[in-house]
Amino acid sequence: MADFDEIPDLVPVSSENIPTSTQEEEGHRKIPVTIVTGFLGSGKTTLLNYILTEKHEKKIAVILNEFGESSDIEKSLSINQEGTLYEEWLELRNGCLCCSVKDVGVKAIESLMEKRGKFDYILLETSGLADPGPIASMFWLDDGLGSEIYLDGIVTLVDAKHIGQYMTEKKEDTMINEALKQIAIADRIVLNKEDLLTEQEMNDLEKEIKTVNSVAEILRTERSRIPLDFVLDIRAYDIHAVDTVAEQANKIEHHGSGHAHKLSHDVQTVCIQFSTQLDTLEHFEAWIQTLLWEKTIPTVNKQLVAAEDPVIVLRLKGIIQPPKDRQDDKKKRMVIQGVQDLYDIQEGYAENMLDSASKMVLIGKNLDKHKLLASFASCVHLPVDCITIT
Ligand SMILES: Nc1nc2c(ncn2[C@@H]2O[C@H](COP(=O)(O)OP(=O)(O)OP(=O)(O)O)[C@@H](O)[C@H]2O)c(=O)[nH]1
Repeated sequence: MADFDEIPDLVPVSSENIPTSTQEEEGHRKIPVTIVTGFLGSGKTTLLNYILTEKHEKKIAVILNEFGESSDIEKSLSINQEGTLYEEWLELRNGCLCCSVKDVGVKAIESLMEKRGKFDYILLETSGLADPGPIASMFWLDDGLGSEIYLDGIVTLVDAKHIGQYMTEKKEDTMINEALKQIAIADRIVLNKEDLLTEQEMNDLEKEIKTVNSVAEILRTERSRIPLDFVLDIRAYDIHAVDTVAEQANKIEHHGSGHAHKLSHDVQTVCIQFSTQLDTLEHFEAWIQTLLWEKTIPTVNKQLVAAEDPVIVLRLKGIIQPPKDRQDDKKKRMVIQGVQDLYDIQEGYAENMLDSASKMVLIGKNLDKHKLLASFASCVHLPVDCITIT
């Protein structure tokens, strides 16, 4: 698996240099992609085979992570078209989609669609040991760069029996192990193999998973039997789904980080809410950039910061009330999305949001709530008492 830094052309983006992301541009239909990830043996293949053999109306392409026997630069791609299964090969230069330069992977899928006709949906399995962050970034950014496909969401499968052990595994070369990364970045989580645990054990596990990621929807399954819509049309990166992001932020108040970790890891979800409108986006963006790129909780006077464990943000999403100079419609909101070092702020519209407070969810490590509160208030110039961190 390539490290984030090894993937060429991936530069941190801001609102200035990423074009608008929409599924419909000039009447052109883009194809949603769900990334299906999960630690070894969690049931990804079982899930995708189940989807491939079920009859449904959509033409779904499933890209499995198995290498072809004839060549290790080909990747198996199965297409279920109204219940009939077709097999294709996807040619990649170095065999692994996660490690391919972004254009190669995306272009291979596009040229296959030219040959086979457009799919309605693509499900992409990543390797069991993969960090889904870089591959998510690849699809997310390519959407902005005019590609035929866009990232709809990330589904993480969890082997309920073994995940506790995987989550606490310490690795020398990484601060957060892959099992935790996969849970942290998920928009939806499938707690699979529920037959192997008691009801009480499943309840405890679910609570533990929610301390890591308090916003992802969770579904318990046996043999990965999910309703299809759990993995389709997630709209996790859709700027028009403003109300969905707001709902997710609200969830944290109910079952968020209040539950103490039983397992020893420090990945958690933190929600920052503030009711006062920002004067400008500039200080807000500068704060985000320091957090994401310098991996430190910003202070107004940086000289005062002692060396500390780096802050790691794996996933970031939020709805921000636009600053005064940009609020020309009361439904307008700024939508912020981030995956690891990348983030993006765009304008969106809230149809159903009654609450005008700004909400931002951060999932990561070393996110000290007290420090974040003081830092955010001073750097963004907001009174401390209008900010809540849960
Ligand atoms: N008991 C039980 N076994 C399951 C369940 N789901 C899958 N399995 C078994 O678990 C094993 C791994 O399932 P796979 O679907 O191959 O998992 P995977 O995530 O694709 O695994 P990798 O390819 O190693 O990443 C297989 O032997 C499955 O039959 C379940 O709900 N309960």
